[in-house]
Amino acid sequence: MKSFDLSLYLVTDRSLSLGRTLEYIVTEAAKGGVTMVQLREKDCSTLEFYQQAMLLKECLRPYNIPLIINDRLDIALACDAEGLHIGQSDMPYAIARKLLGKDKIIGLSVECLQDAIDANELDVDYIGISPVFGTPTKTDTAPALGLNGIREIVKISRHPAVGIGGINRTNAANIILAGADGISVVSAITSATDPKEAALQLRSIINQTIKKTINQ
Ligand SMILES: Cc1ncc(COP(=O)(O)OP(=O)(O)O)c(N)n1
Ligand SMILES: Cc1ncsc1CCOP(=O)(O)O
Ligand SMILES: [Mg+2]
Repeated sequence: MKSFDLSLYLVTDRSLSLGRTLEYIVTEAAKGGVTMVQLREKDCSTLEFYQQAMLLKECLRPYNIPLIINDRLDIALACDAEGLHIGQSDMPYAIARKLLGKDKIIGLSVECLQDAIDANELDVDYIGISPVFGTPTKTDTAPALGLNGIREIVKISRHPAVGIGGINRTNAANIILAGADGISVVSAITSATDPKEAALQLRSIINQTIKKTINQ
């Protein structure tokens, strides 16, 4: 059975980890309450990517947190990851699903309302609304969608949704209040002096905000 929690989704980037290993960042983030982890490394050989994926799988096993692989369907298959994240220019969804099977998690980036309408035709497991705000972490993005973009997309989408791009503890609550099921962050945890504390703070903001939306 595929069950996962999008509420606090860490996406990795070794170049932003201030010299610390991804195993360290991911383990601390797991202790702080992240619910999903995506291995996203844009400058990595296939061997390094595979080895890194295997190491993260080991780190996450005790916490029962799914490991999602960004872009690389081959690596997702090779390390038997829980899922794959694809964007609008990546492997087509139908091929990814055919090769991964129905039990794996597949996430798809949506960069505009039309992408979200198109995604309604696909059995993706979640959408990543991307980017919500501008961010130095990824500069080759579509224009930022803002909170109104989230509202518009979640209104029409039949899929669970996570916001990504420029999200941190100052704006995390607004992402949930705009209707997303969770937040996805790179630098807010990866570049924090104390990644566990950063995850704990985001966790607490999300929990409080979700509680508020339920009681409304
Ligand atoms: C959760 C999540 N949402 C969006 C993205 C962006 O994916 P993509 O558009 O394919 O860009 P790259 O990350 O591959 O540069 C994501 N990775 N995760
Ligand atoms: C992978 C990705 N996709 C859209 S924005 C982004 C990077 C988000 O990084 P940060 O959380 O540091 O703004
Ligand atoms: Mg991609």
